[in-house]
Amino acid sequence: MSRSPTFQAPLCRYIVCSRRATPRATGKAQLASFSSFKRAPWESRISFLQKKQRPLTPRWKRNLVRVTSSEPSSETTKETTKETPKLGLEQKEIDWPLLLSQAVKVATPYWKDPKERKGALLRLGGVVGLTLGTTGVSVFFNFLGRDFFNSIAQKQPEEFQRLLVVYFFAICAGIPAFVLKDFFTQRLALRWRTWMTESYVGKYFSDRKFYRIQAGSLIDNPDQRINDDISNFTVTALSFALVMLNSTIDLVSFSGILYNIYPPLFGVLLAYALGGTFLSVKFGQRLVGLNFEQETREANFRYSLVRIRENAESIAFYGGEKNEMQLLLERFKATVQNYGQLLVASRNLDFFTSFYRYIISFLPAAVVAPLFFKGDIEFGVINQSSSAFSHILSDVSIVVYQFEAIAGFSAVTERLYQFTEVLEGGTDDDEADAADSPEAAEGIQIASLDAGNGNGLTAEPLLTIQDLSMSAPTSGAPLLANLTLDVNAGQSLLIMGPSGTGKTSLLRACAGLWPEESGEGTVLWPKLNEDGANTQSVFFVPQRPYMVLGSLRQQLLYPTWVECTDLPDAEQDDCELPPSDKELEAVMKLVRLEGVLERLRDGGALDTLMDWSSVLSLGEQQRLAFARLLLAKPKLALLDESTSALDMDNEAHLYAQLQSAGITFVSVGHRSSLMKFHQEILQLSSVAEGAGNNENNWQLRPISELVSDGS
Ligand SMILES: Nc1ncnc2c1ncn2[C@@H]1O[C@H](COP(=O)(O)OP(=O)(O)OP(=O)(O)O)[C@@H](O)[C@H]1O
Repeated sequence: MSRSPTFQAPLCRYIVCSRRATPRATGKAQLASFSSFKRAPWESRISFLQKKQRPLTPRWKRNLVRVTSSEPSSETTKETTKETPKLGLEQKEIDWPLLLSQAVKVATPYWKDPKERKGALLRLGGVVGLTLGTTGVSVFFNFLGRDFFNSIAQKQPEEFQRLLVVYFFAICAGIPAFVLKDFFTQRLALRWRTWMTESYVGKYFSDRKFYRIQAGSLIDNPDQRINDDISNFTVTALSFALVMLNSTIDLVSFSGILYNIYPPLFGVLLAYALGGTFLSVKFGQRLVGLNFEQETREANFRYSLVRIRENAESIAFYGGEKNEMQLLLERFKATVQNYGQLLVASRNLDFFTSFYRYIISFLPAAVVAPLFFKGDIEFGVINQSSSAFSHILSDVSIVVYQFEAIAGFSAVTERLYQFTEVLEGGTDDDEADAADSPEAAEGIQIASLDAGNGNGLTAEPLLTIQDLSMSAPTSGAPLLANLTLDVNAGQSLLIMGPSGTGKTSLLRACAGLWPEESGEGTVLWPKLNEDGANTQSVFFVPQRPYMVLGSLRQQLLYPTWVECTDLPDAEQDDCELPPSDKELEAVMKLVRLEGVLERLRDGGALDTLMDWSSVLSLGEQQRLAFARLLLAKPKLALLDESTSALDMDNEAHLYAQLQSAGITFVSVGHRSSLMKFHQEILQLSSVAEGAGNNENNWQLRPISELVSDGS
């Protein structure tokens, strides 16, 4: 009977079968070994970041000074001039202690969670009990088989018939133990996966990590890690742990049997298993890097397909099919090329493991048969020793039989470990160090502006910017110098300037989305929520309207729509009822989208599910964004060219709606027609055009002054 079906199946799935993931192509090869990167000397790490044009934290900057002020070591020179090998990851080997420590780091939070711990340990206990049961059943079958074959050899028909009946009932009683063991193991793995997925998703969305990971290219394919890697990790880790347990118990149970039959057979077995393990590690080494690389290439290919689907219209307008096909097939070829190498490496290992596996079908019989010929043992003992031999051999040959699986598991574990490190960013000693340093106050500070107008101004300030300077993250080119301004209630501000002068970047800085290394100064909001962004009284409308996957109702209520029933009991009382259908329809009319409602009238209108970014025109999407804004009723709205796709009449209509709703706004835009809706204008010029790098490249004026100037 197969002893580890659950272990084989999931592992096979991510080694051989294609992956389902949505990746990004990044500097994957260089970031392949995050842990070895962290252990590398400062020189190498800094030169790596510089090559990647990554921002440096204060501690890294200090070390940069230390490194660059000394003679470059030969190692540094080697590091900076070395080219990344094309398939460098092939050279990876399994670092067993590292694999173990990474697996423990990824696995333990679930088992330590106070809410889950008791139930999880109880379930694990049940599964362990069933595993012990299956071992007991195997031992029983071992003895039964011996007696069964003895009855045949000794021509005892009554005993043979009796044992046949026993065999039948033993199978009926034993099989449920095997089936239930697999069932409950998978159930436990599913609960573990659910917990881990919720935990990773929670961290992914906390502190806007999803944005930072994307904007800073911190790791590739977080989607694949959340979806495939967690699933593979939980199933495999659990199955692997149970196989280890099973093997240990089997080993103890069957070693006694085998040793009692013929001690030298036990010695043959040990020598055979040790030699086999050593050779399979040698033959299978290449699989580790190839598996890791395969994960990435499959994911890259899938991402290309997703991008084509998302950008179908633009590609069709450009007539870019040929280019797209070429790019797609290039990625596919890269996948196939690596897969070909993976198959060759698997084939070589399979040659060895097949020999290894088949030789045991006659090896024990070859050793003990002479004893039978001499009349020292009964015929059934030959069968019993073969059975015990193969049991023990599979116990001590986990590395031989499962090398491919372990190689795949190692790739998945390392990917999840990297992800954990990035999501728990603060655990890195560098960051902790940076936070303690006097330079930690650098960057753009987002803070709370005391209510009650503590700064002495007469009007209520909704936004205060103090001494804000910014530079482009990768090139370091200065964008903005020493900007200071207040936006008071009812005093809307228009930001204008040539393309690329930093208008959108300024809004990003206000929203806390700008990398702290690329700017300094202070942004003050009246009241902060937990995330540091003031989403309660401020509403951002980005340049590209974002259409969420969902119904029209969910579009309108994004991002505040939440089902009260989904909230914890304690929060349900405070959960605000969503606006009624009438209110939603009224807002649709206000933004002149009643036509869309009419078109959908037969299909349930507000609850219609569609791919809204394809169905609505760009201008309609922008109007929908204004409907969201009117429903959210913030005190201040930050609008980034949010009427760029609209005609002037609709633009004027939407701004009038904002004004009559009493919403103050900061708009970024190029059209002079926008001026009449604002009281002040901030004009940006590129730093090169203005004065020096440290001098102001901005001008803040009342619009009325500009109009009277005639400029
Ligand atoms: N994450 C980033 N990494 C590197 N450079 C960036 C990043 N974000 C912005 N920049 C650069 O900063 C400059 C300002 O960009 P920004 O989008 O703020 O310009 P803008 O004034 O809004 O332009 P437009 O009017 O064309 O929308 C550009 O040169 C841009 O390439």
